[in-house]
Amino acid sequence: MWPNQTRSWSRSPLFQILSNPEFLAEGTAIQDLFNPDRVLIGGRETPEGQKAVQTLKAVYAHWVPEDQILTTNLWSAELSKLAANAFLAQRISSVNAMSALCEATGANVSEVSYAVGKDSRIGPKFLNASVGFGGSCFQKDILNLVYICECNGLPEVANYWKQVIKINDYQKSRFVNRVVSSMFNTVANKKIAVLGFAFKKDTGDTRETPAIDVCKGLLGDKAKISIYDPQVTEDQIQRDLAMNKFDWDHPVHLQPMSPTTTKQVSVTWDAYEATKDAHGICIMTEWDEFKTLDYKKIYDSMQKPAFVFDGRNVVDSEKLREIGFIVYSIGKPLDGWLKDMPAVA
Ligand SMILES: NC(=O)c1ccc[n+]([C@@H]2O[C@H](COP(=O)([O-])OP(=O)(O)OC[C@H]3O[C@@H](n4cnc5c(N)ncnc54)[C@H](O)[C@@H]3O)[C@@H](O)[C@H]2O)c1
Ligand SMILES: O=c1ccn([C@@H]2O[C@H](COP(=O)(O)OP(=O)(O)O[C@H]3O[C@H](CO)[C@@H](O)[C@H](O)[C@H]3O)[C@@H](O)[C@H]2O)c(=O)[nH]1
Repeated sequence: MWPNQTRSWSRSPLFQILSNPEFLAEGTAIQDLFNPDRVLIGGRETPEGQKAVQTLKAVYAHWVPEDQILTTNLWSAELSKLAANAFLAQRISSVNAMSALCEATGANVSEVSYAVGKDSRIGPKFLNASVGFGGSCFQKDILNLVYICECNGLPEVANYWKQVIKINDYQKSRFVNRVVSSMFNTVANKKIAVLGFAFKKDTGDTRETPAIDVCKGLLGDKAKISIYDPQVTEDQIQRDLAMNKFDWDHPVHLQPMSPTTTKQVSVTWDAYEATKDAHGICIMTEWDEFKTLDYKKIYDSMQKPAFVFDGRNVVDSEKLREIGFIVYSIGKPLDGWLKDMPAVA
């Protein structure tokens, strides 16, 4: 941004740096851009800095009402972005922590989050229990926040935010443990169909998707997994599963492809193909089409007992139980079968 640039032979050009964090979410990017809750512009508290802020504000004012364009100092704008993502992720980790307690006590996490969200001070959004949050932003931004806290001598604050990520990791391993313990304490050589690989529906993005950790967990116990996602390519899935953590910013050609991983994983373009002869199904992404699959047809083509582990609470568990499935839904009262299995953590 060079709003105050003036031509001068004796000095270098003048410029101001602004902080203008973006709040769009994937899958709704265009709506979010046209109709943002707010636009945030941070600048230096000097006349030049404020002039730069007003210049950028005038650009947004073409389509955003002025009272929704917030202007702050630089650090406020930078921290507001990190705080917004940390608060959103914290809500998910909070409800996911409650989901473990719901399973242990017989409560239903959907009823709990509905009741909690009815409090107008809390609100209903971002309270869906899940196998864990993913995406390129939440974890990265919390780690960034943690780093800034540590650099500023605030280890207690850093640890507070780290816990949001720890619960997210716990939720993913809890899910894997639930699958393994339900299926007679091993998934070795069993075919597990994984429905959905993207970090959320309506995107093909797999960055930090919980499906990666869940698949790796199942592969660790030597499962054979068959993955179907309507938008993620086989090449992307194989690369994600072959990648070590924190390797995503390395060039593609340097990514190792483990031959074991390739052999144990198949990717299909059809949910019915993925589930054929499977012992269990893990639902990893809340794609709408998973709600309307012909589960009777799927059940008939599977090994018995046939399990469904719903990591997104998208299926009608009662209907599936009537068909004959043993169903696990995150944070919901446990199937009789699962109740008798050893506790998972
Ligand atoms: N993905 C989202 O929903 C979202 C939402 C709000 C804000 N953001 C922020 O926007 C930024 C980009 O996010 P994204 O999801 O589009 O990521 P992305 O990885 O899809 O895109 C980043 C692009 O920048 C390019 N790039 C990276 N380093 C570069 C360099 N040194 N020089 C030139 N180009 C370089 C990459 O090749 C890539 O095309 C991030 O800072 C992110 O936090 C993302
Ligand atoms: O109740 C919920 C809501 C979301 N999620 C999961 O949380 C993750 C992130 O979802 P979402 O926030 O919708 O997607 P992103 O595209 O990552 O958007 C976030 O990250 C962007 C990048 O910083 C910000 O701009 C957005 O405001 C912020 O919502 C996904 O895995 C979701 O499945 C849940 O598990 N439960």
